[in-house]
Amino acid sequence: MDSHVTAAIQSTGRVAFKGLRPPPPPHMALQDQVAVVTGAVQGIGRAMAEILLRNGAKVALLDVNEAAGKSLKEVLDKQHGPERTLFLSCDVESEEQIRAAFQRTAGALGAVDIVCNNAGVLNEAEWEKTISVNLVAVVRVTYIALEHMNKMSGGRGGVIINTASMAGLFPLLSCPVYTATKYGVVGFTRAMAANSTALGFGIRFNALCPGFVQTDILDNIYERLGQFSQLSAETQVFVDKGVLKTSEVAEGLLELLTNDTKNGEALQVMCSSQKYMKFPVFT
Ligand SMILES: NC(=O)c1ccc[n+]([C@@H]2O[C@H](COP(=O)([O-])OP(=O)(O)OC[C@H]3O[C@@H](n4cnc5c(N)ncnc54)[C@H](O)[C@@H]3O)[C@@H](O)[C@H]2O)c1
Ligand SMILES: CCCCC/C=C\C=C\[C@H](O)C/C=C\C/C=C\CCCC(=O)O
Repeated sequence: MDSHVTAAIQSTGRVAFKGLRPPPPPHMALQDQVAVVTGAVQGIGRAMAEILLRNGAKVALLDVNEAAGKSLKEVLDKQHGPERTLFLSCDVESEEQIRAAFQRTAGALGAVDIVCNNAGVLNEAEWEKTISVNLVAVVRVTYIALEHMNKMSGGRGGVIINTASMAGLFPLLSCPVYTATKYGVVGFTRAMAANSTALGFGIRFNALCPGFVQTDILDNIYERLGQFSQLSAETQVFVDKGVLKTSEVAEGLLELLTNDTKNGEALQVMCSSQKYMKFPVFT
């Protein structure tokens, strides 16, 4: 590894992405940027909020879990100061609540620069809910975010990162609806990236595609697989190969946020490697 890359990792505490350019220094690209993170109070969303804060951003934490949100806010206040975060009780299935959350964020923290569409559920038994939270709400939040961020309507641009999954690139046989939502998120992200470029929104759109990550989504999974629970053993083979830490996924977020050459990409974050998906080119 190049010595300057090693030095950057030592100084930032960040891991290197094989084959990718070394990350820019912290506290520059993200300093005082205003980020909205959905599903922010635990799991991957919490790790996203933490890495954003460590790199100087201000973060609005949106989640339906009020109790966890209030206690996380107390922890973050001690670490970063109370003015750096805002907890907002917000169900991403509610247009009204999302609109209110963006207004409150802009009022308290400043104009929104970054949106992380991260809230998600996995429940094959309640499959309509899974589609509603994982896909419909990503579209809903994105369109409201555009009203704030789109350069063509007075915004100052920014970056929108959607948490998809490896299951948005390769089917997870025990979770057909979850898989469909994550394929949908990847497709929506790529289409938005292309139309943002064509229409001059000034917004980059990228998808984050982790493999299995140690979070509550893996708890009580057999009930939530519904009629496909008998296939869990086959999925377990992948889980047994290794489960990511949430902090490793957050490193992927940082790459997508700070590498301003990336638009319409899907970054695969796995235990063994992190790499950009190579999509077929339509000719
Ligand atoms: N854990 C994994 O293996 C894994 C892998 C790839 C992708 N993902 C994706 O990462 C994202 C985060 O999942 P996680 O693993 O951290 O799970 P998690 O259950 O730990 O966190 C999900 C968060 O979303 C919140 N949430 C759920 N419904 C919501 C709603 N309607 N409105 C607002 N907030 C809501 C929850 O309260 C929770 O805080 C999801 O989109 C998930 O699909 C997870
Ligand atoms: C034991 C049953 C587990 C059921 C799945 C539970 C949660 C999964 C959430 C993730 O979004 C799934 C992520 C990836 C699955 C797709 C491909 C596996 C690739 C594994 C790897 O190489 O890391």
